Amino acid sequence: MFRRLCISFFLPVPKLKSPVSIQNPIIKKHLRFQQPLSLTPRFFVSNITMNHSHGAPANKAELLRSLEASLGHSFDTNPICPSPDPLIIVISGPSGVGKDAVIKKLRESRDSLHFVVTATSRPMRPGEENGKDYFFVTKEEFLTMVERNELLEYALVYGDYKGIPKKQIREYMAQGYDIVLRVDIQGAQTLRKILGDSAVFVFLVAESEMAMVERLIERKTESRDELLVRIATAREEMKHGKNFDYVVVNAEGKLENAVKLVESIIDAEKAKVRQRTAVI
Ligand SMILES: Nc1ncnc2c1ncn2[C@@H]1O[C@H](COP(=O)(O)OP(=O)(O)OP(=O)(O)O)[C@@H](O)[C@H]1O
Repeated sequence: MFRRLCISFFLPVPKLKSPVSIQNPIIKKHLRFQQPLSLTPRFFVSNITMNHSHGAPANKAELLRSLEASLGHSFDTNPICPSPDPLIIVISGPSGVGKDAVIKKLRESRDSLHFVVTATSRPMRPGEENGKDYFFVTKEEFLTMVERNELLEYALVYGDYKGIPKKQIREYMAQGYDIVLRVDIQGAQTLRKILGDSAVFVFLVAESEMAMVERLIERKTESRDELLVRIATAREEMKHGKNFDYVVVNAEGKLENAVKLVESIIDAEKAKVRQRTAVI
């Protein structure tokens, strides 16, 4: 019912040239909720004083009341469209494309987003904060969460478990937040199977393989051998781009553009008539 209301709101309403032709099917359709039409519809009869120089009413409030009286009901002040559903945004891409960098900027610019904190069984590194970077749990605690079906998705990454707690997503969605999940490509594939089209999947890429490798080198967090593994993995991962909804190029020195594009994707998704509705 509401969708019909929204759609009809956006339909072009034909300009009525008096006198009204009730033979015109388009006019008939658009006036189907009005009073039965007579050749001289009631709302054409007005005793409101008009400003003759501009054809505008002398008194807006008075004209509103008169229109309401003619239509037989008052105008609705409720929002035409309800608030959009909370959205789940999955951001993924090969290692070193800039997922963390994009998310860091998004965090600064949008406070309507909740960035899910992953649970991990890996030990805390210096400078990391429990509950901010990860939820650090023991392997036993992690496996208990798995048993209790508390994780949306989990994986064993280089000997450590990583998983997405469902409770956190539910709590923030209930408060109206949009949810951002940052996962590797395998994680995105698993989430696609679980969430289908109910979430939006964004594939982040560098402008070229060279740019991506240079970025990884400059980051100085991997050894030469680790770099070789990451590059080989990235080559495989690039083939999965077609399973995503959007691809965003994070070009060298153009981080802001990539962030803006992700923001536009979120805005466009929120304005969709047919919303994605994720149930966790
Ligand atoms: N548009 C850009 N231009 C230049 N440098 C960038 C850009 N985007 C990210 N970087 C830099 O590239 C490096 C890799 O980025 P980041 O750590 O965000 O990648 P990632 O995709 O999260 O990697 P991983 O999956 O391995 O954690 C970082 O040093 C980051 O500051």
